[in-house]
Amino acid sequence: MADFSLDDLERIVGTRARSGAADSWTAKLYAQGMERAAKKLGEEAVETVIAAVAGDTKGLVSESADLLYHWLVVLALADVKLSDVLAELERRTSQSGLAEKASRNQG
Ligand SMILES: N=c1c2ncn([C@@H]3O[C@H](COP(=O)(O)OP(=O)(O)OP(=O)(O)O)[C@@H](O)[C@H]3O)c2ncn1[C@@H]1O[C@H](COP(=O)(O)O)[C@@H](O)[C@H]1O
Repeated sequence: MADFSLDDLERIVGTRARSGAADSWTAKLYAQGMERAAKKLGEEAVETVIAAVAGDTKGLVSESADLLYHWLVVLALADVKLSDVLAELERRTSQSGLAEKASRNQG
């Protein structure tokens, strides 16, 4: 289980999304398109926020999993790779968040 990564889930989502399998939530959501998938992502984000603010640790873990899964479905629909997002995050490691914010505000 410790070996399971978002890369693995991205692969599963990609395969199931294009499978057309009748028993697949991923295939169903993917077929419904970006508007529906993005709406689900927004709902999961709100549910994650609610769990966090309530101090519901178990709920936060579960809603975070829902959030990341639906985020990967949205990325797949947009044809954006997880590696693209990680590359952007890696690029940002050269600077602290506050320094980046300050440089934006100067412009
Ligand atoms: N990680 C997930 C995952 N997380 C959440 N969900 C599904 O997301 C759906 C929506 O979650 P909700 O809590 O909003 O459920 P809901 O209220 O019934 O949904 P709505 O009525 O609002 O549409 C549920 O059907 C969940 O089962 C997931 N479905 C799939 N995966 C992964 O994708 C793989 C392939 O799944 P299938 O495509 O379904 O075979 C699975 O083996 C998992 O690894």
